[in-house]
Amino acid sequence: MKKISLLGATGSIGLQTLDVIKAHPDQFKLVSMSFGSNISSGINIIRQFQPHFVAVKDKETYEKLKLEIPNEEVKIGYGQNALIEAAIFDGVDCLVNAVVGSVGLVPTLKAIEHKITIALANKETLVTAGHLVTEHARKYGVDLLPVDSEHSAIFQCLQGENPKNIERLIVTASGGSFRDKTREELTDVTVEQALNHPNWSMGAKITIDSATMMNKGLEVIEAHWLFDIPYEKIDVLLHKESIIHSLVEFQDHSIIAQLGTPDMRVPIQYALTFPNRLQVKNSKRLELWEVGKLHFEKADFNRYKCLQFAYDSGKIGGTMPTVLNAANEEAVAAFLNGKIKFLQIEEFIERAMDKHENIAHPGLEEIQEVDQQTRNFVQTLIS
Ligand SMILES: NC(=O)C1=CN([C@@H]2O[C@H](COP(=O)(O)OP(=O)(O)OC[C@H]3O[C@@H](n4cnc5c(N)ncnc54)[C@H](OP(=O)(O)O)[C@@H]3O)[C@@H](O)[C@H]2O)C=CC1
Ligand SMILES: CC(=O)[C@@H](O)[C@H](O)COP(=O)(O)O
Ligand SMILES: [Mn+2]
Repeated sequence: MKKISLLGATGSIGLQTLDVIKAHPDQFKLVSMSFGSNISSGINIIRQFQPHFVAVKDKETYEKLKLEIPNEEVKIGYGQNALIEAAIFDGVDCLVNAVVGSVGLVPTLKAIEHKITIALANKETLVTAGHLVTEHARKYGVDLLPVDSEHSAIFQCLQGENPKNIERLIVTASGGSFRDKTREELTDVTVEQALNHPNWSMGAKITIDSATMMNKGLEVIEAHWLFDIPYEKIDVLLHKESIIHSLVEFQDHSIIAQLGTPDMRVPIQYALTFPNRLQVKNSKRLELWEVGKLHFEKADFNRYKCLQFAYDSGKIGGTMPTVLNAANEEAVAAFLNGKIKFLQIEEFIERAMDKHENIAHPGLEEIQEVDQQTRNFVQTLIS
């Protein structure tokens, strides 16, 4: 029985992780969890899965939850320390990090220190401090198992292979909600239009990131750290069907790919059951004859400036990816709240990067300072 801690239980990945846990009660037990402020969903989950510990975002949510869930049933906490307590709760075997944003960084580092396997969906953690997380994982001998569909695909393609034979990673991209629009047509797009992803149903932030192509940029940085591959050997390939979830080319020019219908329960479950595979309930089998054609295009770095910024920040290294991520988080939140226009997301990221004096080998405190300073700077641009 694998004891699971799930951070971000009320989110898109969180709920799909709960589907996997529920489908295999003989394999998994939820022992601790966190959510932000979606209290109705949180209460449902607590009642159904009866975790021993629950962390919520803030005191207000905590007070409301205490009224609904008598303390003797479950221990409740709030804030960053509670998120860490949930991540390292007594007996946890695997942490599923499914929160959104760099808030997931410190809980991940603490879980690694407690030799807890990490199933990582929260890509912002690796973008913000990939060098710290991977160094920590090596030092404590902890596996970082990818949940992100492209990285799960690459991980699956690498099974049985010698990493020395990798020629390049090919990360596929749907192109997002505005893939058929020119840059000129992006001037007045709405939040509602941006949230209409062509292939996946996901949380709001990642859906906007897909539309700006920042999601793919974050995924390039994520792949760099997860698989220790230089940026020059990580390509992005536009593939509008999102059926090939990514590919690996080896030095004999063989390309291995992982395909499937768009269903995040597959990579979630693979991370939790690795190296075994279990059936995924009601998952739709991919019938290629039904699909007919698959389409591919080269990524256009002028059309998708955020992709360029991500490569630039990854190659610069140091605290520049921290700036990229923090600026993106603040700008996307402002766009979702109707405070800025879609194209201002990339504008504010570029200005934050231009302004930043890079720190080459930052420690955790420097990263946290740069993260906060970047957020403060972007807030001055928004207001
Ligand atoms: N959704 C998908 O298909 C995919 C997602 N990912 C990655 O997985 C991560 C989660 O994505 P997704 O599930 O879409 O996100 P959602 O927005 O759907 O869910 C985010 C979760 O994190 C919680 N949360 C948000 N902010 C905070 C905070 N400050 N403190 C504590 N908890 C917080 C939310 O709580 P609440 O809602 O209760 O406020 C919710 O439980 C992201 O990093 C994303 O990039 C990667 C691949 C695919
Ligand atoms: C499901 C998943 O992993 C998301 O990252 C999704 O792949 C969005 O991808 P695009 O950025 O290609 O639209
Ligand atoms: Mn992805």
